[in-house]
Amino acid sequence: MATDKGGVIEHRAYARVGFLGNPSDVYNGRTISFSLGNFWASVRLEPSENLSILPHPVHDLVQFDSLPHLVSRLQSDGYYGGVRLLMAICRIFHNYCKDNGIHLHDGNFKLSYDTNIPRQTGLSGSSAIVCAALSCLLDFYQVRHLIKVEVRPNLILEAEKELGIVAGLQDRVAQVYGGLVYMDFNKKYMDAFGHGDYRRMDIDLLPPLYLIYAENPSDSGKVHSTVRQRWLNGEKFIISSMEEVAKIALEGRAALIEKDNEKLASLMNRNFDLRRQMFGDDALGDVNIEMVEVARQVGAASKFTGSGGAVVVFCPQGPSQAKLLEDACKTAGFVFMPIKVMPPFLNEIDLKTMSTT
Ligand SMILES: Nc1ncnc2c1ncn2[C@@H]1O[C@H](COP(=O)(O)OP(=O)(O)O)[C@@H](O)[C@H]1O
Ligand SMILES: O=C(O)[C@H]1O[C@H](OP(=O)(O)O)[C@H](O)[C@@H](O)[C@@H]1O
Ligand SMILES: [Mg+2]
Repeated sequence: MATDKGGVIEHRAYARVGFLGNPSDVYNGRTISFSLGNFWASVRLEPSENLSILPHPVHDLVQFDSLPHLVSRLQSDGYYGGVRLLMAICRIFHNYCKDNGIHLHDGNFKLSYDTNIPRQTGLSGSSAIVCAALSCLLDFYQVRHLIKVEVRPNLILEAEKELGIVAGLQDRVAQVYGGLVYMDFNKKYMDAFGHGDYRRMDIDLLPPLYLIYAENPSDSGKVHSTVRQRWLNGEKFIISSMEEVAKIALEGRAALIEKDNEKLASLMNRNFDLRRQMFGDDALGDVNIEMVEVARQVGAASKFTGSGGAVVVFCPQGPSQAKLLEDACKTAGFVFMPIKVMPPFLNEIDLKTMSTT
């Protein structure tokens, strides 16, 4: 966090990679995710007379060169930017504090944001904006010590649910905790504690990984809505496949600890294959499937980082294979980069609020 003399508060929240087990987090499963240092969103809170939420000059564009410009912009980026996310977290934060007897002073603020997370690419650009905003609110109202770390991902998710975005908790957990986290969302635990069972893991257990993405925004809410409904309807195939995806995180945790790279690679591939069977190629989109295939063609293991748009790749054969991958991505027109994992970022006040380690 940075605070200056005028009381301005700024927080960053990083993108995240759903490494194993996603999207079973949306379905009482398990995941392993980590905080991705390559991209982040930042939110700035400035004390002020009135309360205002400032639109981002690019992401919340409302002025256009022409009608065709407006139409093509909607075509590529959809109707929404980050303003609705900031408003939603303000509302959820306020209501949570009210319901839990947490007093909020009556000062006002201006809230603005920026982000370099490629838009709607399954790198959790949406919750990064919400997470950074929540951090600003915790500090502005000086209530960080009163809101447990484990509960914060719920608040971030609630803000998005409020907007009709179907999503799970894994992004938000990785963004609140930083580092590498194993998460179990089984119903029994969730019902008993109101949040998942989150275990921090050493980031050094991860092998070198690579990120591929393409400019093809996909809406996680839309991608998930049909499968979510089929799951709620009790469709056996979806339920058993999701259970298998959740098991991948469990087995992946052991594979990471044992440094069993062969196992890790096969789990990543299986994870994607199961997603493909459940969601179908139409929902996943050609470009996304091609990214996974480009990686597989050089013998690498790959899967989506989120609901689509970006792919995480593991090259078990090392740097020579990574070079082949880089060349293949260049030819296919995909962005390729080595992944930078962010270490955990909980401070002492945060850690004191936690009931688990
Ligand atoms: N880069 C961005 N800038 C502004 N708003 C964004 C950005 N990315 C996502 N959003 C907002 O979050 C919503 C949900 O995005 P989502 O499909 O979850 O993408 P992501 O995979 O990045 O989380 C979008 O409809 C939009 O309102
Ligand atoms: O489908 C997934 O793997 C994830 O989809 C969403 O993330 P996004 O970055 O918006 O694509 C969702 O929020 C996650 O909980 C899912 O695991
Ligand atoms: Mg999202």
